[in-house]
Amino acid sequence: MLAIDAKELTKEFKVYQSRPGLLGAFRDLLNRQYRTIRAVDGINIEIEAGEMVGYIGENGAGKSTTIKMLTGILQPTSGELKVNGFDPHKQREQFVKTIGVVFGQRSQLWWDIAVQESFRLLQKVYQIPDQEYKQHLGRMIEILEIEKLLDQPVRKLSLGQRMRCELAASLLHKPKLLFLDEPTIGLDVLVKENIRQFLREINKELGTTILLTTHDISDIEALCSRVIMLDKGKIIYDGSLTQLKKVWGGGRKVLLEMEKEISLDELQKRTADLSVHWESRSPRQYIAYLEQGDGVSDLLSRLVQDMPIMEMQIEEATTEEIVRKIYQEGIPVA
Ligand SMILES: Nc1ncnc2c1ncn2[C@@H]1O[C@H](COP(=O)(O)OP(=O)(O)OP(=O)(O)O)[C@@H](O)[C@H]1O
Repeated sequence: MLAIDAKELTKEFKVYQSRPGLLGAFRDLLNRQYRTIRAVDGINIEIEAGEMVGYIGENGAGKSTTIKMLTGILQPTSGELKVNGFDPHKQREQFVKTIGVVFGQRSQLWWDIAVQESFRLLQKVYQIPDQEYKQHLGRMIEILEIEKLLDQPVRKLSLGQRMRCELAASLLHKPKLLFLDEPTIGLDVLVKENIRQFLREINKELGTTILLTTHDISDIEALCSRVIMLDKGKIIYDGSLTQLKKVWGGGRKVLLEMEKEISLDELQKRTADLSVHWESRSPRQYIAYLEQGDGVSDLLSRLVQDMPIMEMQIEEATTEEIVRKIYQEGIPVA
């Protein structure tokens, strides 16, 4: 079954446009002008139950607007949408019982009461039977290591402690689908890894579908085999991370350290017949970015004979770099 099935999903916002100057302000009073922003522009998304998918894009690409439609907060302007088999906006009451949501910046826990009291309130909201609640919560307390936090008010928790409690709260009712928005923002490496491990476990054990929105590509690398990339409201890539790297990874990066100073000009002259871009870190340190196709051996054959190379390091482009390049160049992937 499809957890998310969106066809030609579109959301437009009508925004008020003000005219400049005093006369403009006066005119605005009499006759307001509006313009339409197409935040999400006819996207098609199909996500199978049990998948873990990363949803990425630059600021303002339309990610939050999509998530708001998928969670029923916003009604789409047009298109068809079924999430867990429901129309999220029209069948909201039944629908929300089937999803969990964690927004890194916002809390779903009550600030001044103890964590366990928040959990109990959520148990009532979702009408979870006592036995099931105890068993499931017990398991999450164990994996997320939040036992000692249960009697603390949320406002006293550190960000990492709060995030672990947020995750437990969002999963108390065993939702089939979990929306995560920047779940590891501001967390240290160890806590990040614990949270990732936890997400992998619930995905495996409970088959929970996860849609992860983040600017942290390492989260996507650690968790998702599939990534959907949005740009100006349109999907520009939907596929595996491996394929993304293959198509967009480009060539390799070669770091060279020379025994003595060499000019950038000299290096460029020697390798003029190759698709290589040189960057200078210092007169003795250079980085050669090779386009796909040209090999490291081609590059070295132009240099090794009489260049005083002291050290050399070959690196693949990281996913982070690839994604940044796609954002910057804005080239849609075929
Ligand atoms: N309520 C609204 N009214 C008018 N315009 C809006 C509204 N919400 C979003 N927009 C506009 O829609 C576009 C997409 O915004 P959205 O918040 O979905 O992007 P995003 O990808 O989530 O960005 P970020 O990574 O910064 O959170 C932006 O141009 C934004 O200004």
